[in-house]
Amino acid sequence: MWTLISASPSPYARKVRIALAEKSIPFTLQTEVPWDHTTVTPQYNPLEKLPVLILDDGKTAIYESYYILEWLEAKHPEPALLPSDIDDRLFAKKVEVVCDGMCDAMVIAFFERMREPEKQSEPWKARQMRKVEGGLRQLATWVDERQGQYLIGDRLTIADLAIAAFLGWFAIRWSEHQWQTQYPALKQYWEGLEALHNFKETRPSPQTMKDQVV
Ligand SMILES: N[C@@H](CCC(=O)N[C@@H](CS(=O)(=O)O)C(=O)NCC(=O)O)C(=O)O
Repeated sequence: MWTLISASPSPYARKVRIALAEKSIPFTLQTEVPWDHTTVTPQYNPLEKLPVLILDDGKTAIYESYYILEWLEAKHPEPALLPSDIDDRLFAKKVEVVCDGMCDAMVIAFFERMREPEKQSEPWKARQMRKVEGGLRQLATWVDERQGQYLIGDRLTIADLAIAAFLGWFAIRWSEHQWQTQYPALKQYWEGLEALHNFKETRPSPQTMKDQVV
């Protein structure tokens, strides 16, 4: 059976967990803290990041969430998580680019805030938060243009996985942000996704880091 190395708050890993569940692929969930020296991620991924999908041989590792999803669509195409229309397909990937980029910015800002106050760079933090604010504006615009429950067409795609993964994590990582008031339609769309079974089963939760990271 495959193993997915994941972390309880990881928005990147959540995309893969939902995709595996949607495709009814059984897997063992191995939850780690990738920031602690106890993590096994370096044994499988030279970039030392999770998620990592480890195949039946216990050695072959697929890593980088967008690549894992691409790999899954190629190897296990049904049910498809990408639209058949090429422009919709490319749009779904563009949405994932924005959501993953917002996650990346939040991770950078999160660790910047872990430094002693006098070592924190305000311009650097502001730059990361601008990416999140710009990304939220863009997601809200796209969501306002959708027709139904899903962002693209009438079925779940990786665009929905990526948006819910970012917003679900952002809601716990930065709970005081007022995006749900600022963008009510985005909140309603997100809540509709979070009510789906495989989203309910993969809700993010905080983790405790033991080692100093920065
Ligand atoms: N672009 C990567 C990002 C993955 C990532 O940053 N994972 C974090 C954990 S989490 O932020 O998703 O919880 C990690 O392993 N970080 C360890 C490290 O960067 O050394 C992906 O999409 O898979």
